[in-house]
Amino acid sequence: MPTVLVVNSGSSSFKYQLIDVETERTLASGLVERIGDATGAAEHRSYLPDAAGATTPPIEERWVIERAIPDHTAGFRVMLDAFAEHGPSLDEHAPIAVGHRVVHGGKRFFEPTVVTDLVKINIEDISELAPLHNPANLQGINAAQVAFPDVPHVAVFDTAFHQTIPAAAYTYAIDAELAAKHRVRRYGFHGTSHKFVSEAAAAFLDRPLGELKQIVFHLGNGASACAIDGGRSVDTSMGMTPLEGLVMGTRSGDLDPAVLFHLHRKAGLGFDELDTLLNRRSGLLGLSGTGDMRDVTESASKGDEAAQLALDVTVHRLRHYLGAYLAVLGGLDVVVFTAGVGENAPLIRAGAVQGLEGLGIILDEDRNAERARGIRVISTDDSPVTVLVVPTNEELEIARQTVAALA
Ligand SMILES: Nc1ncnc2c1ncn2[C@@H]1O[C@H](COP(=O)(O)OP(=O)(O)O)[C@@H](O)[C@H]1O
Ligand SMILES: CC(=O)OP(=O)(O)O
Ligand SMILES: [Mg+2]
Repeated sequence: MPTVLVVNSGSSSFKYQLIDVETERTLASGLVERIGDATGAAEHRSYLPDAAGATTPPIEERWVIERAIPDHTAGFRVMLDAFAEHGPSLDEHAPIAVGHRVVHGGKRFFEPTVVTDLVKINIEDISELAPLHNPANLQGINAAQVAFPDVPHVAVFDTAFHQTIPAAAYTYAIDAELAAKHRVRRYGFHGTSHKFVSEAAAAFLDRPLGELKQIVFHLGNGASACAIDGGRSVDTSMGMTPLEGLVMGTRSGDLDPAVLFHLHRKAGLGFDELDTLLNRRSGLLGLSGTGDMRDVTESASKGDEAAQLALDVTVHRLRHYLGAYLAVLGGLDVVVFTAGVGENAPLIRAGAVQGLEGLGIILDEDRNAERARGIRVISTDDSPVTVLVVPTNEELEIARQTVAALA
């Protein structure tokens, strides 16, 4: 059966999924991490259907590699070993293509794109606009091309879905010439996820996507809000880079740019230090000492004031964007929560939409508190605005777009 291998590479790790093209079923998924450390780690799950077609319980395997995984190429060998040892067989389920998440596509890439040497040069050229992500995405592509030299590789860009944002929303009010020369504007990210969950929401509600005004909150390690009008992105909280907007695990989100001048002049921080401060040492981590939402909510529940403030700032920012996008859209039908925090943290969801009955948003506390899986409604039946939890599946969306790019 033809499959697509989907790869989402970070700087020291990559996640993968093998997806059956016809059934859209995930046959295997995994994670190779701590690339570059003294000892690497890997995790592999196999979900092979049995002879009757039912999916057998996954064969889960997590193991620590007792040796270093020096680079992504070595990481791909670890992945291939896992397939050989635990299945499914890559001969029987050979990938017809490898789909790659690439975070920044700049202005150039707004469609899934078959990777050529020229495409790689262009992705590299945009890397300075997504320094945490694009270089790692490229490393993943290079390593995957070594592991799978005979199939096409397709890049699917986080920025692509936001190409429909109008100039009024993507333009920063700075010197226009300078901005144009250096490609300074809002691009937006997490587009693959915003697209997937907004389409899934419309299908679930059995309403035409073209008629819905939606606000999607993708709340993972990175987090962004998106205003979607009739299936088109019209505004989003991340900007030129994935730093602007919501409070994230280690990223600050919005702040007055003058904070940087001040810290440079008064605290003597150089620009690389400021970059590290805002991208890697801020957000939940900066406020509470941990970047993981599970730890923050647990500490807050035990009375930790710093953790409570981190939650309060996170929720305040969510409400700020909810209100802003309601006005941008000129109405609202659906609010969607997705990704690690959005799917699993009732406290954050409640904080974001509580007390907004006057705006037509009525949360059902019991539904919100339920530890359910899958797509579900968490507003009351008579709430004019429907609030949903929709599990994202960026990998499936990338697999679909990869197949579409080959047609
Ligand atoms: N049960 C939970 N309650 C609160 N937060 C959770 C829960 N499960 C996962 N998360 C949070 O989700 C975040 C990671 O989200 P995820 O979408 O997996 O991120 P990414 O794909 O960007 O790495 C982490 O902050 C993690 O703490
Ligand atoms: C664009 C972005 O922030 O991605 P992630 O959430 O995976 O870090
Ligand atoms: Mg994610």
